[in-house]
Order: sequence, then C-alpha cells, then structure tokens
Amino acid sequence: MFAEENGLKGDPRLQAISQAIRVVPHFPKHGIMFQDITTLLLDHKAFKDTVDIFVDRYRDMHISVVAGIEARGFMFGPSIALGIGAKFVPLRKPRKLPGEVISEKYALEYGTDCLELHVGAAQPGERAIIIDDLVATGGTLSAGVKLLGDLFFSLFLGWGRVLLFVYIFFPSFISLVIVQCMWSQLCYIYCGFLQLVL
Ligand SMILES: O=P(O)(O)OC[C@H]1O[C@H](OP(=O)(O)OP(=O)(O)O)[C@H](O)[C@@H]1O
Ligand SMILES: Nc1ncnc2[nH]cnc12
Repeated sequence: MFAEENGLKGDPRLQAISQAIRVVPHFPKHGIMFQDITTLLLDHKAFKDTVDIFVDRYRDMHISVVAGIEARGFMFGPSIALGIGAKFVPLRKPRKLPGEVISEKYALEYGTDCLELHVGAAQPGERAIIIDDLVATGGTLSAGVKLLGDLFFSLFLGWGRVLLFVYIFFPSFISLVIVQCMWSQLCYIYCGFLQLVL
C-alpha cells in the first residue's frame, strides 16, 4: 500500500530494505515474529535508502516537527528531520524527560507502556510527522498522535486553569480587568470620535 501510494511500486530499494530486516520467531515471547531492524542499520545502502524514501516523501510539505518514538524511532527520526529541515522531538518512555511533560498510556502486543512529550516542544499550527520502526497493534502510534494533539489542548487548558483560578479567588480582579478593557476601548472610541469631529 505504501509503495503504491508513493509511486514506489516495483522500486528495488523496497525489496532490499525488506530483506535487510531480520525476522526472529518467538522473541521476546512465544508467538511474536520479531522484526529486527538492527540488521538494516548494519547495511549502509538499505539504511540510507530508508531515510531517503521518507525525506523525498515529506520534503516541501511544510513539516516543521519530526517526532520520534523511543527507542527505535530515534534511529531514523533525526536523519529524516535533518533531511527535510525540521526539528526533532523525542516521544519518550516515562520519567526520562526533565521538563514539564504530558503523558499517554497505551496497550502493546506484549504489555502496556506510556509515552511522554515536553510541553512547548511543538507549537499549535505546526505540522508534524511521527516516525517509528514498526506498527503492530498501532497503540504506540495512536498514543503519539494523541500526545501531539493534546499539546495544543494542554496549552489552552493551562491558560484556562489560570483564568479559572483568578476568577474564583479574585472575581473583583477579573471585573476590574474587564472594566479596564471596556474603559480603554471606550476612551479609544471617544478619542477616535474626537479626532473625526475636530
Ligand atoms: O503498534 P504497537 O503494538 O504499539 O507496537 C509497535 C511499537 O513496539 C515497539 O517498541 P517497544 O515498545 O517494544 O519499545 P522499544 O522501541 O524501546 O524496543 C516498536 O518499536 C513500536 O514502537
Ligand atoms: N513483531 C514485532 N517486532 C518488533 N517489534 C515489535 N514491537 C511490537 N511487536 C513487534
């Protein structure tokens, strides 16, 4: 599907990339066919072709954020970010990021996990892509999409909380601000009116 959608059907690079990924049966537990990309990283051409395919696809699409999912998204994301001229934003496992974070829990093929993102790493209105090595259940990717979406919402919520706090504890302060604003608007209109008249 990816090959067809991106005009890569029959591209010999895809077959070489696919062959460079080792499949390890029953790792880390019985029944899992583990797709091991460390063998792809050992193959310079296949590794470069993988990055180039993404750079060609996303260059000139006004993407300013490449978000990479820990850990294997960190192996491809930064090169793609440099290639398309975007910043790299790590989506990390819990308690790894030192600043203020937003978190999202998710279910995995073999367990549950959580991803975190630094508040302020991306701004509302920026266009982002998320990079990882593999989609199995899609839980990790969905958590990444939700995190980036929530970033804008959390900024909004942050200011909402401050306003609510001020409103509850200092209602007269809020009224004062509103009156002040209205008053300055009235003064402004009044000055404009005077300018017109004079
Ligand atoms: O589509 P999903 O079912 O969510 O699974 C895919 C995720 O699982 C793997 O990471 P893992 O959590 O094993 O962490 P790692 O990259 O740190 O090894 C893989 O790198 C993806 O991030
Ligand atoms: N089948 C798989 N291969 C490699 N990483 C994985 N993460 C979840 N499922 C996986």
